[in-house]
Amino acid sequence: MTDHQHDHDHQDLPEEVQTELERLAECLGQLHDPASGLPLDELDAEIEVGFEDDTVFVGVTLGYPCASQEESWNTRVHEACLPTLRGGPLGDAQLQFELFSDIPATPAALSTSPEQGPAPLQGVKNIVAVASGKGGVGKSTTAVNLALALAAEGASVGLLDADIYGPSLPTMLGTEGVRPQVKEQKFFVPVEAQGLKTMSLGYLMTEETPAVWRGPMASGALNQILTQTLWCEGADELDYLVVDMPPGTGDIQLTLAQKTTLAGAVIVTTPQDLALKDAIKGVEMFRKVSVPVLGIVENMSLHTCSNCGHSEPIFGSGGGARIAADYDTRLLGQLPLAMAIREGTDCGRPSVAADPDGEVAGFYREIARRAAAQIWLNVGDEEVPVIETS
Ligand SMILES: Nc1ncnc2c1ncn2[C@@H]1O[C@H](COP(=O)(O)OP(=O)(O)OP(=O)(O)O)[C@@H](O)[C@H]1O
Repeated sequence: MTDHQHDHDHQDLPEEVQTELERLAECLGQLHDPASGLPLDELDAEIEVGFEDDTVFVGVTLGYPCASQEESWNTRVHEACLPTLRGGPLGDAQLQFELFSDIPATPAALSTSPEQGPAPLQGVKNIVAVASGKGGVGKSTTAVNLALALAAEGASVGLLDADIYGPSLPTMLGTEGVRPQVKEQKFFVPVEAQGLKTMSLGYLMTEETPAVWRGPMASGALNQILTQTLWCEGADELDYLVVDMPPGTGDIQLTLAQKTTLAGAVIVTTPQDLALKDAIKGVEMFRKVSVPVLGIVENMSLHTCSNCGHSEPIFGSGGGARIAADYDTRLLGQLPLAMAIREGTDCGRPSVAADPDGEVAGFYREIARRAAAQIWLNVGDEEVPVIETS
């Protein structure tokens, strides 16, 4: 998958071939995009068809990273196209397919005018907050794996650990003790880790600072690392900056949501009643400040016994799906309570990095594609709100 596309000019082709290619494009428009659940026709997807040297070329461009999906798209495109072509003027042609990704930016993030909303983050196309109403539900684990999964699907990704109460990103990425470089005595250079550009208050803390940073200073420190980190140098924009938010729905979270233009928020919950109530508070907080909720991630959904393989929903079941339905958002995915997830994050090798083709990485990648597809949908939607600062 690349960002470059074929440039097919239909004008030189015989009319019957042009008609056939148009028929093919119509048929491709009905294909469903699994990440958004919508047909290509209803998305801002680009469909290209061309014919050259006895070969029909089909290109589909989606607005989210989807590198791992090229093979399954290839199969589906062949299944859809070959019967359509059969018996027609291009019935004997070869079929060649390519999947492209062109990730748009959340509009206000590009704005430079202070009147249009909060200040943009230079060189960051989309900022995604990962939040939870309550601590300990696996928000940081989700944020790190979501960032790695977006990168594995082909995006350029940054990760900001805004969890002032207990920055865990350095432990999860194996970057403990690393200090970011400072440029022009003003900017932090993000720490490169496992293919991500990362920044954490943890990189700046000393033995004494955690206590000092409670209260208003924490919010100030957070704003500073958000705006004074060189997320992009030159033309290499970040497609996504994933922000691991502090747990809860207090002032710090609210300020952060208002300080910058968020593309959306992913809410992490466990199926427990209490966590679900807190997750609802999280959804409501983002709604209040007009930040789109991209969906819910239900963590620790099922426990699979490592001895006998038996699975059971020890924290209850169906909660994430219920909130998603009640609050008109999506259940992006469910993660099992798995020893491998805990061991990986606690030793600097999160699941998506440790076992990129494993089942758990597959869950995170699907969540990543769905969340990113939702951002793409929102960008195309004229009702995408500009966050109010008052
Ligand atoms: N699906 C899972 N299966 C097993 N362990 C998990 C899972 N998700 C998270 N954990 C473990 O649970 C603990 C808490 O996770 P994490 O730090 O991500 O939660 P959090 O919501 O960010 O917490 P905090 O509010 O303290 O920041 C970690 O030890 C992590 O490895």
